[in-house]
Amino acid sequence: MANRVEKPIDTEDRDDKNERDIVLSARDVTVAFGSKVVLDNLNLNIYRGEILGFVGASGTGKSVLMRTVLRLLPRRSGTIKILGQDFDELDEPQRNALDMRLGVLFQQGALFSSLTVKENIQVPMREYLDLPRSLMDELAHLKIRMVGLAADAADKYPSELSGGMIKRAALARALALDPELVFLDEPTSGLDPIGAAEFDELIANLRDSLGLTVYMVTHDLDSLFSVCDRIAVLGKKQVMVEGTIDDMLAYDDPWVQAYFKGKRARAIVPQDDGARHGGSGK
Ligand SMILES: Nc1ncnc2c1ncn2[C@@H]1O[C@H](COP(=O)(O)OP(=O)(O)OP(=O)(O)O)[C@@H](O)[C@H]1O
Repeated sequence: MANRVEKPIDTEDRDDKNERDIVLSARDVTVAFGSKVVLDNLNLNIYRGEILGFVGASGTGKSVLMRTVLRLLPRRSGTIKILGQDFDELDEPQRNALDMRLGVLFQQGALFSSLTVKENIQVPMREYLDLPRSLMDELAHLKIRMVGLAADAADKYPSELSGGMIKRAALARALALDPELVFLDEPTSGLDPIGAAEFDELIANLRDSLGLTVYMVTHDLDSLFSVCDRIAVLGKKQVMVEGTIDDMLAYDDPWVQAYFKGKRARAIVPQDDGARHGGSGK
């Protein structure tokens, strides 16, 4: 986009140990509601180009963390840097410039029901850019094609779409401003297994073709095994463990063991197969 303000990744946001750029870092983040502490000195890195799957038992704070990172919830303490920048240190135009580099797909899609798919996709464009209508139409159609929707979906309202189409339309809106980092909150929930697998494939393809970094909250074991390069598990108010599927299988915690070695997991991936690797391997 013409008025995007690019800022090179700071050297401090490079993990020299594994030679990767850190696009999101949370340091000692604490979030509480009154006396109820949900996240307690949480630390997390997300690396450029990866698909990070974020899991944890219900109520552990996955949504709270995502909403905190997106500044929809206040934190009590700690530092969050996105693409090398700390929102707290930015002025309004700089915040807007950074916001434009992020895309978000909320649970249930969260499309505006009174707007068509095309108009939904154009909401961020209208908010952040000043483009002629014809160009916005062209861009919206491009995003519609990108997420695998038929061209005639453009003029449909959310109520006329299937669950899978709503997810794709919401993804198109998340991609409206060509973001570098995309947040997906349970993107495959409510989809049948085939629809979910297709959506996973779409995300992996978009990551490969657009160089996206993806932060995906999910309960979907298939997604974790098929498209996520790394997994982070939220538990005990912190990121309890992060790494590959093999790291999860080796981690000694009852919830992690039950989740990754339970009956459903066993149906998806062999548990004693040294040849298996988590993710699509970036
Ligand atoms: N605005 C709020 N005020 C008070 N408590 C809240 C608020 N938002 C979340 N919580 C509490 O924070 C905890 C974490 O909630 P959160 O929705 O982040 O869990 P989650 O891990 O996303 O769960 P699920 O997998 O079921 O979606 C819960 O105990 C919830 O009740």
